[in-house]
Amino acid sequence: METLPLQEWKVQKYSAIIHRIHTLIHSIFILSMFYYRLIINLNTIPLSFFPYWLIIFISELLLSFLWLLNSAHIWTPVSRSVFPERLPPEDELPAIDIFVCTADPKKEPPLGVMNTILSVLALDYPIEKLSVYLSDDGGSNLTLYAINETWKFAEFWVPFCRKYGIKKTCPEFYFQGDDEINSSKEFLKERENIQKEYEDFKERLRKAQENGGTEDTIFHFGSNHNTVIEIIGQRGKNNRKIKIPLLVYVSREKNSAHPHHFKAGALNVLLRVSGIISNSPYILILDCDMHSNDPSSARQAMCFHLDPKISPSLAFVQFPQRFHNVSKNDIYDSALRAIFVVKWPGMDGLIGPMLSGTCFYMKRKALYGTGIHKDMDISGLKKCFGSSNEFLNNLTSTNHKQNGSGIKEFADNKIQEAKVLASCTYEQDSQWGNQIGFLYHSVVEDYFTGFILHCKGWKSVFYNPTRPAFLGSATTNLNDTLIQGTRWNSGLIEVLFSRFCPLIYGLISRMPLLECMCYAYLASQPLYCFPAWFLAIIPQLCLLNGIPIYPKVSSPWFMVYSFLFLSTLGKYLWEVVQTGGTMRTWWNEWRVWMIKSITAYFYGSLDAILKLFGFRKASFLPTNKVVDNDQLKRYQKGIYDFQASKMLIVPLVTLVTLNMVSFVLGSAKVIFEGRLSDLFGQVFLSFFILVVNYPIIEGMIFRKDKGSIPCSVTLLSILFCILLLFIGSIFVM
Ligand SMILES: O=c1ccn([C@@H]2O[C@H](COP(=O)(O)OP(=O)(O)O[C@H]3O[C@H](CO)[C@@H](O)[C@H](O)[C@H]3O)[C@@H](O)[C@H]2O)c(=O)[nH]1
Ligand SMILES: [Mn+2]
Repeated sequence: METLPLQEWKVQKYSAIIHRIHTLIHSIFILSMFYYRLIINLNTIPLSFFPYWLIIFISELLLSFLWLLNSAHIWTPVSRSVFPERLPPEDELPAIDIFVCTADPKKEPPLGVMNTILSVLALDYPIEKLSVYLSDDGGSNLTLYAINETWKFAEFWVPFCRKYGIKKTCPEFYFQGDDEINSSKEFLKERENIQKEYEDFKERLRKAQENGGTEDTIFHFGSNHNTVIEIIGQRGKNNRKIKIPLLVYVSREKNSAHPHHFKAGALNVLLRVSGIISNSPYILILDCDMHSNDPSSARQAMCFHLDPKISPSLAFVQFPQRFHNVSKNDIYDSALRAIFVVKWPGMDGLIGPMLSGTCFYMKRKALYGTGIHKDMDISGLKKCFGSSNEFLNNLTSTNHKQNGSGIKEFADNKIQEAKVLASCTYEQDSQWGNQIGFLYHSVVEDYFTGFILHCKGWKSVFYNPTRPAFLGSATTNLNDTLIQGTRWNSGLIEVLFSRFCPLIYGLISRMPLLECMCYAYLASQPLYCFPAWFLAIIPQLCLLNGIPIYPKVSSPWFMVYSFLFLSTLGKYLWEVVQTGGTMRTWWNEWRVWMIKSITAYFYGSLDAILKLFGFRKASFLPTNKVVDNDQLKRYQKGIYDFQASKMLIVPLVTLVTLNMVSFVLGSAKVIFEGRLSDLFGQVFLSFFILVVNYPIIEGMIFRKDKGSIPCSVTLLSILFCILLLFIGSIFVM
């Protein structure tokens, strides 16, 4: 008898059909546009216009290229459902290691990190099969103190969550919300006691933080320090003999003479250390600000990993990153809606979504390279995995049916070996970061590692349950959003301009074309900065100098441009509305796209180019997780906060000013000279840019609050704008 399936998926047929038809029609119009530019337009312009023609042509080419790549994403969108009740009995479930990373106790306050830890300690999964590892890249006694306190509080928290089937297992949010209230007396009393314990726990952390650490500073952390590994608690080995998953603290060795490879380096250390302690076949990876919001996520993920039909080639199950703090309006598109709601379900219908840094259940074996150790002798293995015999012994035998008994000896005897595995020289002369583990080639280690896994033939699955499995904190101010975006885009460009360029390397590796296109789209996304900058400057300067860029309104070619414009806007609106967004979401996303193209995409590309030529070193500044209440309030009200680095704001304000000038003077000029039909396209473009970016105008002229655009920025921008106009009047004649 055939057993019932653990999971099902279905193609969203209507979306796919509409998308494909639209793609076909839109491409015909794109081809017509190029026919106009290359054949009709080029033959009629005077030679002196050629430079502008070329810039506009390049912009249109890039936009069309990116549009084409993007069309691959939702070729076959799918949705999935799981049946955890059909999973094998508990003692047959595989063990899971959970990795949480933190890097900076100032930007990532320990209370938040510990809440993440508590939320996963209470996962609904056999306790003896869970092991939680915290990587502390910030190396801080405060974090170490906090995790010890966490263990004590977990003695109350974990049994409470399990007993009452609490879903919100992150105490900070549990006590804030009023859901899940069970009215039994016993429950209410217990809840009250635990809330008191939690408040005490918080108070202890607060005091420790205030004192800049704890009284008994145990370790000397600093920019250079030795490895610190502590088994914080073992199952059933605590005061009250309560069962809690294993909890391990790891702060790897740091030495400024050795590169530490940021998060990817930290994860690889955890892979090795856990490899000789619990060595579970599956790993859940979480950023420190991403707590579990549904304890059944592990079982949901196992519905895919244990499905014999897909399991052999399945590397990871990706859940979407969702956030507890995005507002309804989400003016900075912090939720990255287009990625997690539109693109990943689309890629799921190809060979799978990209790896997204956090919220995924990974198969350990996939990170060890395919078949790499099958026919290798010991010296070959050492060349790949480094010299630890202990680690090599565990390599081929992941602990499938862990019962927890082995861990005690590990804890006592093998900490020394774990320290060797966490030292900064361990990876020398090995393939870690290159072929094995999380890869170091780019600062977007998630994107790149996932890409190489897919190139090797692994697949992935996207699962987006109605109740968010994990909730994180999104950036809620412009500065953090754009700085984070700059880092991502720098990492993406790094991949694009390397031998791993997705369109080439992917195709050589026989990755399906559509999947390659999706990877190539993301890597090429920073290139939007070129058309964005060009189209915000050149047509405007040409307008002021009476040079037409687009066809006359009376010409049939004008229809082609109008169609492309409306079709792009309309199709995007359809995508947004169809996935639960509103007109407002759609409009915000346009603005954010423009803002990012001018800033984050631009600086990201610049950063990558400087790195390429050796002028800059790779860096990974962790995103700030401390909230500024003023800024948060403005975000929640949907008011832009322009308190951001001048580097980011000045270009935006300059371009908006230029468009104001070109719109006002340009309209007057065309009406006065009777050339509206000739230059209408350009007048309209300025108008569109101004309407979309109205909040910037508001911040410049009408607002006086703390989040408005400072006068100094406006003045500087006006200066730059005058400079642009001046250059324009010399060259554009
Ligand atoms: O040297 C470092 C730097 C960062 N981190 C940790 O990495 C995680 C992600 O860092 P964060 O500053 O939050 O970066 P984000 O840009 O918000 O992260 C997104 O982008 C990263 C890739 O750039 C992915 O790794 C993340 O999972 C994804 O959420 C955090 O837990 C950090 O503590 C380290 O462990 N070591
Ligand atoms: Mn983050």
